[in-house]
Amino acid sequence: MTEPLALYVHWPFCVSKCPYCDFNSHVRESVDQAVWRDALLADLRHEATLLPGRRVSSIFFGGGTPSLMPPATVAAVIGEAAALWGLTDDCEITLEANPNSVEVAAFADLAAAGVNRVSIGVQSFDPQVLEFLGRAHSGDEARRAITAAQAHFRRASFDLIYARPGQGLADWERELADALGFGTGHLSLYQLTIEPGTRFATLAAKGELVPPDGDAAADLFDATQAMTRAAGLPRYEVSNHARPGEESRHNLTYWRYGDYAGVGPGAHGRRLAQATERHKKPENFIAAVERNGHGLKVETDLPPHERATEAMLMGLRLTEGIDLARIEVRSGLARDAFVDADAVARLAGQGLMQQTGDRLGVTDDGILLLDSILSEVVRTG
Ligand SMILES: C[S@@+](CC[C@H](N)C(=O)[O-])C[C@H]1O[C@@H](n2cnc3c(N)ncnc32)[C@H](O)[C@@H]1O
Ligand code: SF4
Repeated sequence: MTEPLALYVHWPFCVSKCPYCDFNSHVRESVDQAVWRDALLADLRHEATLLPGRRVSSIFFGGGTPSLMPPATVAAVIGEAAALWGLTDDCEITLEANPNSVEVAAFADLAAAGVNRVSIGVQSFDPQVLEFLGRAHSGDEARRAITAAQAHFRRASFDLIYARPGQGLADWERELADALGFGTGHLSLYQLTIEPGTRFATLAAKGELVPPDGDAAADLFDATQAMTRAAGLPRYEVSNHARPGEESRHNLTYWRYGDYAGVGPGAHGRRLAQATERHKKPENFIAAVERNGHGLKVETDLPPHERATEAMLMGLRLTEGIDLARIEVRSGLARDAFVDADAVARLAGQGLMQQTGDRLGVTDDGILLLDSILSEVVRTG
């Protein structure tokens, strides 16, 4: 029995570009909706020829701002995936939404198209912070969007960005309490990262934007863990929290090193020993589809060591950790080839990692040191 497949669909357009964002997102005066629908469907058909005989267990419309997609295009993509592969009975179909009123007005049609989970980019409820983050919505619109999402979709989640310049612990605790008050089963709580090439990176380089230092950020993180745990939404990944059973199944597939197909500009895909990457710039993607019938740019063979390393980098983000036996099967390598047992023993002694049988994980104390832990335990060959 083959494992089910996760499907990622990228929509690259946004109303405006946020100054912190380095996602593959673009502002365009107009988008030829018929061209984009046909291109995504063609790309999907091509993926299906490479990954036959699978059933799709999750679809994730990410962006960019996929809540700007015409619901008819969302329905067409879901319908094509169902026709090409078949969907599992409980297929999770998530769409990332911005909380602008126009997009919220489309929620009913998106639900009718088959979307059963939304992830809303709220970021903050505070008007000054929203302005600082360059967001095109108000705090009230964000509140209305969450409530509307809870009414229209089986599951709703939203994102907040914290550890912002000048943000104190009490401010964040208030904002998080407010967020938890909505009672969604899932929350994504990201610490602000300064991504190279963004407007925030330029400001930070000039000393005009100063994020909290490591200790202050750690205090914010610890408060986040305590409050979400008390509310019944513990962390299951570095930045993701869920009521048990409400985790994003789609993202769990990435972190558990499962197979996924990716269509649309810049989308990545991975199946056991191959990684795929599509043309990133919207215009190049459309030109590739017109030329070749699909947007695939490169397909790379993943050597065993790379598979094992990536599985560890992804899996150790999860509180459940990694299954060493599964990575041995997925990579064809014995565990000694990809994990340094001495380093694990040392870190376990310091309370930063824990191992039970084949399961190896990073503890709450270790998670903020994840990068240095990875550099110690992952054998890169
Ligand atoms: C693909 S993005 C956003 C989707 C949607 N367009 C939106 O803005 O709501 C997914 C999430 O990543 C987070 N994010 C993006 N850039 C970030 C950064 N530099 N630091 C922290 N979080 C970031 C935001 O919370 C955002 O909602
Ligand atoms: S954060 Fe979202 S809305 Fe803002 S530019 Fe990035 S993808 Fe677009």
